[in-house]
Amino acid sequence: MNAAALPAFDTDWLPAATHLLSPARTLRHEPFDFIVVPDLLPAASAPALLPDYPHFNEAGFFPYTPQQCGPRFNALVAALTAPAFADALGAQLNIERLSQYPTLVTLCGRMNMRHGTIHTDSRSKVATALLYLNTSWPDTSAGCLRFLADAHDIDAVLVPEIRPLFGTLAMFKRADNSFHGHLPCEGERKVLQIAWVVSEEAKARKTRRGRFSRLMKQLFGGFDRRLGAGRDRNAGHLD
Ligand SMILES: O=C(O)CCC(=O)C(=O)O
Ligand SMILES: [Fe+2]
Repeated sequence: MNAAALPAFDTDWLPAATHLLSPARTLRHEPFDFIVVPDLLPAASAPALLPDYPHFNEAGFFPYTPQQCGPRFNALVAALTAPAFADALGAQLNIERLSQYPTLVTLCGRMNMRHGTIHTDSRSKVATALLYLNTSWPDTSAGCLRFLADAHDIDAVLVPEIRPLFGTLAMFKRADNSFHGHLPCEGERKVLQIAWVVSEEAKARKTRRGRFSRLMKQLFGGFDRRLGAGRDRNAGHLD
């Protein structure tokens, strides 16, 4: 890919947030606030961006560090976490000045069958954005995000399930009923997650926990994988 692809990662275009008004978007305020923008990133930018995405051997989300990524991906993260973009996103979800909250960025490269059980996200999060980065996805429900009306029913979808394809943004305001999850899948699944959290203390705590979890998975990943293998499709977890 030549340098012509790079301007797509200028920090100017995302904060303008015109993509958030894309005719293809889905925006709901009941039973909780969420938005799905299937075309936040142009598909043509994938070949320029993805070589800058780090490789993961472990399954799950782990804290982002600029050192592990290439410059184009770091530029994307900077644009997505910029105050103007956060405020534009927050406004869609009835959150005033989302930029007042610290951001916690985590990356996922792989999943195992344990992931995706139904949950709301923890109270320490104000809002969560998931940007999917997979250039293809099998024609199956496995690994497709579902916003749900019920804590115990993975089929109680509020809108059609969201395929984790490159450039699709799914974001919600965390609430006691912001149920979401996906059917089990195993293997590569690239996702950038931005959580706006209530305090620096919460961010530090979650970052410490995420680093520890990666270390544990480096040591005991096989065990973790086997643990989730037989999970119920309607399983949930607290967090
Ligand atoms: O990977 C996804 O699609 C959802 C991840 C998620 O809900 C979480 O990490 O809290
Ligand atoms: Fe979640």
